[in-house]
Amino acid sequence: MIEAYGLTKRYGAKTAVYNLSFQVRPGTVTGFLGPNGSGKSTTMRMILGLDDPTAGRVTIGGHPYRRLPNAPRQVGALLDAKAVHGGRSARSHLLSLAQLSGIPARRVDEVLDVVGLKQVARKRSKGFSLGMGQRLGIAAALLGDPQVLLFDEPVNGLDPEGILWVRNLMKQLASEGRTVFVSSHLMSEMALTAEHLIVIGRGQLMADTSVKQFIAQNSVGFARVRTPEGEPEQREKLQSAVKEAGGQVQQEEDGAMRVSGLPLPQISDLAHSADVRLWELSPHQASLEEAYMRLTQGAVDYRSSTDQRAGLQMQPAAQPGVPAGPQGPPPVPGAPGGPVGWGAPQPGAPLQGGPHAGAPGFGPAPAYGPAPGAVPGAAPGVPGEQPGPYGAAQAPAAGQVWHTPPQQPPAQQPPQPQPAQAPQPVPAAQPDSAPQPAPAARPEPSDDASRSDSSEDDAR
Ligand SMILES: Nc1ncnc2c1ncn2[C@@H]1O[C@H](COP(=O)(O)OP(=O)(O)OP(=O)(O)O)[C@@H](O)[C@H]1O
Repeated sequence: MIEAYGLTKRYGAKTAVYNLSFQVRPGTVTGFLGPNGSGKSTTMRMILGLDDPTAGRVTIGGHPYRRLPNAPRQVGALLDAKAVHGGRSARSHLLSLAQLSGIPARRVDEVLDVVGLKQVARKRSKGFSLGMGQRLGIAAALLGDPQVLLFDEPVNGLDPEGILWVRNLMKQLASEGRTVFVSSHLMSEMALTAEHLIVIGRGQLMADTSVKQFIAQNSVGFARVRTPEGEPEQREKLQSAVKEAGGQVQQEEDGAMRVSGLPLPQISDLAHSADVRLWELSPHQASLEEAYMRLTQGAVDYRSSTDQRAGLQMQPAAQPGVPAGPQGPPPVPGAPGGPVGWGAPQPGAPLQGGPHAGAPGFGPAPAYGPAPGAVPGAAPGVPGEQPGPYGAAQAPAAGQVWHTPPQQPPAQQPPQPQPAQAPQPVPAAQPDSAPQPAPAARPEPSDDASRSDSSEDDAR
């Protein structure tokens, strides 16, 4: 289990991670999501002891990474697949890692087989494609047969077959009772791979919940309704009845209506009472991507000026000490004055009070409200009224964090975060700092296999 308490990281004036508290439990794949620059890699580096937190702490199995006995056999990680000496073969790279951790050489051949690199095991890695490099990074993570695994963008560059393989691998590792923490920007993939999600925006926790609840909490369910073509009066009658009953109607491009705010049976009854025939009445639920976009759109720092959603971004209300621009505090999606959600029932239509307002919807769960078990408010161990990193007091139950209560409460209270510091706005194009080496990157090997590298052919 990975446990973070009040984890904060500042780089000078830049607050990369602020007061993060979460647990990553064994037995499930936990997805780690957040827009570019939101602090995912920084968090992973702190988990792996590659960066020191400015405040707070993070442990693996109760110990900070650096105090874990024989950490490489307990924790495996893929952070930067490019952190490999290109002149070495895949096999000698892995052998060097194995030697340093007291892992038998036969395990190297096992993991090369597992990741599908057996055929190119003796080729120099500098000729590897992006996907082959990812596979080698995954092999390094698996080397110690660890109980805890962290993967930063593991499917980056993989072909569809490779993506499917990674998905199944993650699930299998979790089903074996391991802790699997994986970041990705591919929402469709996360929806298929992860059961639980931790979502951050601008370094702060935005959601800690199951995928199912996350979608329910951050999306609007709707019904597609179609009345007979060429009979506009039928459509108008139903539209009036739906609006009278409190539903919202949006026209779909293909002539159907998108009805939100009413359960399907009620729409059917309304149609029956109005003597309207239906050609279609079907339920629709937003995808993880839609739900994610809805939650995080206000926390996106880097956005194309041609992105239509740019115009939908919430302009945070002016608050003393809160800088405007990309460093502003994460807004609350759906909050009064907040953004019109992507995937919202209709542009300009009221959002039924936001994600926590519990508007009626179709189906068993409210279409746009807190799902059972979801606890809006602060994360465990996060004091309710901390000053935010942007100098503004944060409302404890303003819907910034959706959290599923942990099964085991943290044994210790988190340390108090340091006084808030308003970060300076940075130019949008500011690059990240120098890349950190992945934990897998190690010094030169001294084994036979590495000596034989010189006679190995280039892969390309
Ligand atoms: N060593 C560093 N020095 C200064 N700033 C840093 C450093 N490392 C990260 N940052 C900044 O911290 C913020 C978080 O970066 P991080 O790489 O953790 O985000 P991320 O969520 O992993 O982004 P992405 O999805 O694009 O990989 C960014 O604004 C980044 O520029």
